[in-house]
Amino acid sequence: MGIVVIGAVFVDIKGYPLSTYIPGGRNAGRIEQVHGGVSRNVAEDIANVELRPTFVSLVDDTGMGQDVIDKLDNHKVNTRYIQKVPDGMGTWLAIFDNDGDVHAAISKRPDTTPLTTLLEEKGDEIFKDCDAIAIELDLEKDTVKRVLRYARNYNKKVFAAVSNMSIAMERRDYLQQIDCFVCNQQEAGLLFSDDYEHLAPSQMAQVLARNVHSANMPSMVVTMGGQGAVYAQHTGECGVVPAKKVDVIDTTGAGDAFFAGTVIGLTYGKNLAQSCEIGSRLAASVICITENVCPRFRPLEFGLDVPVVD
Ligand SMILES: Nc1ncnc2c1ncn2[C@@H]1O[C@H](COP(=O)(O)OP(=O)(O)OP(=O)(O)O)[C@@H](O)[C@H]1O
Ligand SMILES: O=c1[nH]cc([C@@H]2O[C@H](CO)[C@@H](O)[C@H]2O)c(=O)[nH]1
Repeated sequence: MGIVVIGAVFVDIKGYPLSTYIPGGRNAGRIEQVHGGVSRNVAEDIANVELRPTFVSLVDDTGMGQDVIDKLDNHKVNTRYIQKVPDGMGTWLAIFDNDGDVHAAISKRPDTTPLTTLLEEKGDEIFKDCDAIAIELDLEKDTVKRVLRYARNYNKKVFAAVSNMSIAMERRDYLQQIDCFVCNQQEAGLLFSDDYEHLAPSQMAQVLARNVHSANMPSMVVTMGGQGAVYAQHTGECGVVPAKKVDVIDTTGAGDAFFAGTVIGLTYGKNLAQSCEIGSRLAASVICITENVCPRFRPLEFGLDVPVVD
């Protein structure tokens, strides 16, 4: 079954200015529409490392919904558990500045409640033989609760990312049951009610180790954009993973790719530091392109010990 990824699909509408970006201005530019959503991106990233994930999700009951399924099928994602429902997909409208960073964005979120019923009906067959589970923490509380119950029953590792930290805050009690939680520096600040923006990576690693210990979490990774990422384990072990030097075109999906790489490593035999290194390589590969997901890699490039199926 590979890694099971659970979460939402978005369509991203991304605008890039052709010359100097003027906030409030008309900004002649280029507009692209691509398939997005943190979990969808993560599923495609994992598939692009030839690891055949299963994506449990929803799409619109329209041609566009079918397009999302077809593209994932082409990338060899198992799409058997993607349901077509009205308002199944979200829309992310984002404006980029000249540095390839998001200047402003609005997220129209989908109705993800049907996921709970889907899991209730198909959970056993989905999770029984999976290699690990990756979820978006800001899904419906009932969905998260159900996933964690299956994970306990079948003794599977669970990893979590976040797409909306304000919503995820209401799920913070679940973090103790999540083997590794990955978020960015600003989101970590919200989670631990602290301002981390001024901290250098080495200080951040120490602070994170203390926070992870007192929150009784198994482990956590905080990404810090161009400064790389830091990780910490409940045992107190912590460290810094520097970013790769690359030209930034569009950072969308960098965090998702980092998460995908970390999940891949932790699922297929690597320790946390090594897994973050895989995350860092995948993230770097996404930043230099306008796509939301990484290009194709082979598991051997990361020293992963997994059988490659044709
Ligand atoms: N300018 C950069 N140069 C090199 N690597 C970068 C750069 N920005 C981000 N990265 C890599 O991507 C990882 C994730 O980036 P970031 O912390 O910005 O996540 P994020 O805020 O979740 O990103 P996004 O929302 O854009 O996907 C970083 O830990 C780093 O490895
Ligand atoms: O609420 C949300 N807004 C935006 C996203 C997605 O984040 C992706 C970038 O990390 C992007 O593809 C967008 O669709 C999401 O999943 N949820």
